[in-house]
Amino acid sequence: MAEADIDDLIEIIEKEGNIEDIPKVIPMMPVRDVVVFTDMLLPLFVGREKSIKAIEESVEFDRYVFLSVQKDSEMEKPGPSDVYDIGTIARVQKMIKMPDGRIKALVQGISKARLVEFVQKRSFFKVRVEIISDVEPDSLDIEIEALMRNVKENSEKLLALKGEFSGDVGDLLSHIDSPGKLADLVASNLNLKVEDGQAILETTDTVARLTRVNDLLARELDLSTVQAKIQTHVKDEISKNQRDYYLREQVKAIHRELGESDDKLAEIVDFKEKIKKCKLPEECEKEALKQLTRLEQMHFDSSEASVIRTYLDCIVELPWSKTTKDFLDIKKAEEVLEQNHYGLDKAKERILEYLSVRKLNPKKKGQIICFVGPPGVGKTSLGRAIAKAMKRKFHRLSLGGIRDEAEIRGHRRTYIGAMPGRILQGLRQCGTKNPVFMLDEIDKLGNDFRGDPSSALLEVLDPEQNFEFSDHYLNMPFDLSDVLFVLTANMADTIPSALLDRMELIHISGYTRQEKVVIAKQHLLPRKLKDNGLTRRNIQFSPNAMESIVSEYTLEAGLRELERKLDSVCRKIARKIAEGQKGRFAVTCQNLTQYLGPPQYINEMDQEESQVGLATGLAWTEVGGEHLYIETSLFPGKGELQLTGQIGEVMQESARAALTYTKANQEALGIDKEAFDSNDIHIHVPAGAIPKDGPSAGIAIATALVSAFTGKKVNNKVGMTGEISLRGRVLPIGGLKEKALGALRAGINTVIIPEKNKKDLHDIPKSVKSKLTFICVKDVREVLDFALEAE
Ligand SMILES: Nc1ncnc2c1ncn2[C@@H]1O[C@H](COP(=O)(O)OP(=O)(O)OP(=O)(O)O)[C@@H](O)[C@H]1O
Repeated sequence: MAEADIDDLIEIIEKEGNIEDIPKVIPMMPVRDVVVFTDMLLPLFVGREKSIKAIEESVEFDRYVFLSVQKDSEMEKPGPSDVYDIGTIARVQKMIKMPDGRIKALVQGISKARLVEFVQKRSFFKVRVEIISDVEPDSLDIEIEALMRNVKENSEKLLALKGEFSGDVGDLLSHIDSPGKLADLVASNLNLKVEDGQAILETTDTVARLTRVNDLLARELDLSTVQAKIQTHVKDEISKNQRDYYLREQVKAIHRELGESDDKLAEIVDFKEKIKKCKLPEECEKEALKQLTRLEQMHFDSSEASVIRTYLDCIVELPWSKTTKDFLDIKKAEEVLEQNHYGLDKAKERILEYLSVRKLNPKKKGQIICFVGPPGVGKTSLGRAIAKAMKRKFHRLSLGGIRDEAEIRGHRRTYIGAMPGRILQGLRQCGTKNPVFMLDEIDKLGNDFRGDPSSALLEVLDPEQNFEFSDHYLNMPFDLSDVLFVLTANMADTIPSALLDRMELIHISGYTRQEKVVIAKQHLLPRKLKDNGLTRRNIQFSPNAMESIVSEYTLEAGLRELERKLDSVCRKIARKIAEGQKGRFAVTCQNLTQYLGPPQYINEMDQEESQVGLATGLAWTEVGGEHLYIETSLFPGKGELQLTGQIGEVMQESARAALTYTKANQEALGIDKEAFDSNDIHIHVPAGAIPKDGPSAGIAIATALVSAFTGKKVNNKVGMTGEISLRGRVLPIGGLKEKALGALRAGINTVIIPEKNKKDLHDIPKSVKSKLTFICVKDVREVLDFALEAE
């Protein structure tokens, strides 16, 4: 209730007119939605034609008008039966004509009355009315007083809740001592529903009316209390937002004062969004947000802030949930492998099996595949082909020479310039959490006082542990279980045993000359032509020229050198074309020297003749199989043994064992006993700068020794490999396939091997077997019989 209304009301109550003077017949106006109570002052907007007339005509009736509520407020033209019988006689206090033709009238309720009859219905309603008097109680007993007090108090409370309470209202309420007046005053301000209002109006017993009002008031009070509560909550929310906004603005202002820009805030918001987007595991997200809060509290340019910033950058750039969808069409995968690689049947078969299992059971934690073989045989490119076939990203990390555990696992953040380990860096570069991750040269892992990288790698590779790999820098677990790790090594011997235990080795030995020629034609040359901007029309290789490049310009198990030579030929032709020369350039055996210079590897064997004290062993090195000369010389002395040529301990022991065998069997071998005491023995293995080791040269050393002591020549077309026991037994060796390829490259035609290695002949390509004769032996005597030429 506005204060102005209250003032008016007081005035009206004081100036209450004489009810007897009210005419019996007065105009009648139906009203909608509002019940007018006695003493109530109310502005009415009158728009309907009949109502306008009634109000205007009221002037003729001492400004009295009977107001009765329509039963249906929607009705535009209510008739006599559409209004309630009981209504209010009101007096028009003020009337203003509005520009749109409507009338604004201020009316004041004077008395309750009953509509007795409609005297006039046309033009406007005129009705006969009968005043209804209230039934007042005889006296105000304690109950009525209590009721009145209750109503007054609740009214004050309600007004207070709505923020409309004032001292005047309190005064007004306290001055009212009639239950009927109190009921009407409160009811007129309660915003009641029409039915409730009408019911109150029709109740003539003032106490009963007040009781009814009291009930409605109590209900309204409850409603308003709840509403106020809701509003307070909404307000709180709004004011909290406003407060936050205000504080943020203040922080901005402070930052500006401190010389820091808005960039900081933008950065924080940016980080927050990125962290949310990353979909980190719950614990990790908590930690990241904690670090972000720390960053927020720091000076923008402080060194610690930049440490945290780098850390958060690292977190948000890691592929926590990003994966590529696996493509597991085995036929297509086979095509991809075939397209990129010639031969390598075993490796391809194993890869396809792996992919098939993955297709049928994606959850199976597969074995870790490790390709073992000399450099340049296609280990890395096989890894790439796997990624291509599965449509995964590929990343390669070379482990060669990594000695520090921190390289794998990262440095703790307390170190200056700390970084995450190479594994996480790789994943960050890939941008997905399921790439094919190739760990190259696992056999070259070092280990020293800086920790053991192999134990960290164990955690990376082991499917039982790697779903929560902990990087020191990141300091939260990262799931590596979706990564497909593929390892490569040149030799299996030096792979740390704990790692070896978890791998499946796939051996890839070197290629034969024929294989190399085919690979060069089908794969390497097309690639090199493309790299150098040439086409097949620019160049023509004669078949012999390619053979020549393979045999005279390269000596390797793999294909790197060959690739370089082809590149060199292509480069030279590219230059000619760029200089303007026209035509198709032929590369033949005759003009090869123009492109590649003189041949670099003339078959050494061709230069060597069978000699006394010179045996040919076969070794298996990191770069594939190789032949190895064992030179032995005798010179007058006291029977001492000299070993040179950077040979390792195992090889030295082999040499001693071979000498002991020779001494022990001197008679059978036809050696004079004196020869051992009067001569010093020197065994040398060229090339002296390359370290050599291993027991497999045992029979070659024995052969060279016996040859030196007996003066019989060793057949230079015979190569041999086998460990020797003191009693002359020939023990098995490893890497037979590589050694055989090495022998072929060296121009050897016969290879002596231990009987126990006979089973390995199965793995040797037919083309090699057709060019080499393999002699399987059990005892050194057999070797000597075969290798030593008759005098
Ligand atoms: N069977 C093959 N068919 C076609 N190309 C091959 C084959 N094997 C190797 N290559 C090619 O030879 C080159 C050297 O191969 P790659 O780099 O994969 O060797 P690697 O075994 O990984 O060597 P390293 O041990 O030094 O890393 C690559 O260009 C590769 O495409």
